[in-house]
Amino acid sequence: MLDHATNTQTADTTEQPQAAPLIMACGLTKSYDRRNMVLDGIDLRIWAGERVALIGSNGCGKSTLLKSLIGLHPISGGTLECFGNPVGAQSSRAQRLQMRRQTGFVFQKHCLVRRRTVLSNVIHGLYGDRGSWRAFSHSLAPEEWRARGLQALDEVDLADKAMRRADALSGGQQQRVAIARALVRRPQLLIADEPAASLDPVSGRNVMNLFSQLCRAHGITLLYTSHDMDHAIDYADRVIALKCGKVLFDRPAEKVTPADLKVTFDG
Ligand SMILES: Nc1ncnc2c1ncn2[C@@H]1O[C@H](COP(=O)(O)OP(=O)(O)OP(=O)(O)O)[C@@H](O)[C@H]1O
Repeated sequence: MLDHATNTQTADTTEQPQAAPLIMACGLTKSYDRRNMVLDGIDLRIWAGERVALIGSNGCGKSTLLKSLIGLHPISGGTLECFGNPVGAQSSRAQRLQMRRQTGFVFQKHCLVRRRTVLSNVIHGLYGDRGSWRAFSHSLAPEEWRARGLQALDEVDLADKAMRRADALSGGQQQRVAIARALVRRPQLLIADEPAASLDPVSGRNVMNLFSQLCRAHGITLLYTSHDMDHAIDYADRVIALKCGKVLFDRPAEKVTPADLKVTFDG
């Protein structure tokens, strides 16, 4: 039995596999201005195949933590490992590139290229691979990339829209294209920052359901933030709550109580 995080206010333990964690942070700190600590001594471990929701009130540091964990923001202190490699000043450029290749991203704003086809947008997910310029458009992409793009679209149930312009799709459909773009790379880790925030309740649940099912089917580790507590509890195996840059609790989703949520969001 291993603690999920050593700085939790309430320690919960769950049986975990013996393999090394996919992500391991010890005493992680982050400050943007060298004065205010946005993240203040975060300890956490995330294992391969887990689905983890990150919750907390506005400004508590969720997005900063997501971006720091995968090296998009440099950390200020502590140690961090992702895919078994150090992340931060001590990691080489090659390690950072490798880490990004193993990670898919989905954000609240899906950032599709509006005038390009749905399939081209999905193939853009392969930028960074050898011959990247071919990811510019599905018509330049090698057959194998087109096939992967179409398969990813099929998984989000949009294969029939492959040749439509991206901006001809609804918001929920565009977010599903963004999921396909993240999946086309066949990542080990999927990071999603408020993926359903701009969607109506039904589309939001559909998108979260899709995430959860695809990650489970492909053994992808999912780490996402949400302000919707139903999304956090229903689609995650574990919930980590942040408060003022610290881990408040870290426990299985089914054990999160209304009292936990009250203490998380009460000023
Ligand atoms: N690039 C940046 N430069 C300076 N300060 C930043 C930057 N990004 C975030 N911050 C600050 O860090 C703190 C945490 O922001 P962050 O976006 O991580 O919080 P959050 O929990 O994701 O918030 P929300 O739920 O509103 O999205 C905030 O005080 C914010 O102003």
